[in-house]
Amino acid sequence: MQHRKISFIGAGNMAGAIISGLVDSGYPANLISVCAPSTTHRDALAEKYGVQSSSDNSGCAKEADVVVLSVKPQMMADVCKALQKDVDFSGKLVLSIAAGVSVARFCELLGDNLNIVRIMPNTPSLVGKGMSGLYAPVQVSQADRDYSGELMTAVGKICWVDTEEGINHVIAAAGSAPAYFFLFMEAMQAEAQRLGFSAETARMLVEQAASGASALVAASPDTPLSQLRENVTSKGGTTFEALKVFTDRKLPEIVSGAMQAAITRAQEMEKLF
Ligand SMILES: NC(=O)C1=CN([C@@H]2O[C@H](COP(=O)(O)OP(=O)(O)OC[C@H]3O[C@@H](n4cnc5c(N)ncnc54)[C@H](OP(=O)(O)O)[C@@H]3O)[C@@H](O)[C@H]2O)C=CC1
Ligand SMILES: O=C(O)[C@@H]1CCC=N1
Repeated sequence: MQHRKISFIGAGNMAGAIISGLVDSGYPANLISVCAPSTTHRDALAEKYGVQSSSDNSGCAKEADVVVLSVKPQMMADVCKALQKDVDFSGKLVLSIAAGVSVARFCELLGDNLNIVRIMPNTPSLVGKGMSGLYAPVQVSQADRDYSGELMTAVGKICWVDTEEGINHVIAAAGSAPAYFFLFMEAMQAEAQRLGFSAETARMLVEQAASGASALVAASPDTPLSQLRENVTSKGGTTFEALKVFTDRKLPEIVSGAMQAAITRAQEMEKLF
């Protein structure tokens, strides 16, 4: 892949996950800078991965070919207004990983016709298992689209969406989704502990069941998920009774409601930030 000089503005969970995945996949650490007000996160990244660490957002953005905006949506306007005063963004590629901040808003903050790609990643990027959705407005060149796709492919799988609304759908289905699975696993671990397992054994039972199920899905691309479920569900057996509790309590409706709530919040954020 192309190795351009890249600066992350914001050094938190998501920037850290991407940086880790990039360096592990061979992106040269000396081409990566990370900026944040405190040393807490950025210095840990510098120490662990050999990237440059700074508190000077504008300095880092000026030097970079690619600027990754990775602060919280609430912070985005203040951060961008300061950058806009100091940095000429023409000729640079801007990548935003923020939920709920639109291309139109970035153009308002950083300049019309901004060369920007919106990316919606997730934290499994940390271990090379990320899932990112990407959206680029019409002004973005094919070379910049290719670079953005290659960058995120270094930390997982990608899909492009044709409309910006698709980014909110990626949030619901992948960006926020690791937390859904963690919540499910937490509940299973807690019940396993109530059954008498130690915390470690309960975690191992749940972790291995989850990663095993996920590996089976990956190894069976032509098998519908419903078939994999049925393969576990013996007639008159235990799984049937367990699944009946989920369906009686309307798990599909709960999942649909949760995903719709994520989308609604992203739409609200687009008006707020
Ligand atoms: N977490 C996730 O799973 C996902 C997050 N995202 C998006 O990623 C973005 C970041 O989220 P996340 O990593 O979780 O957030 P974090 O709270 O973990 O990190 C935010 C980072 O921004 C830094 N920061 C705060 N103010 C400034 C500033 N003025 N200039 C530069 N840096 C600043 C913080 O600095 P300091 O280190 O000093 O505290 C911190 O490093 C959000 O927009 C979110 O929507 C997208 C997909 C998934
Ligand atoms: O919760 C959030 O708003 C961010 C976006 C997707 C995952 N975390």
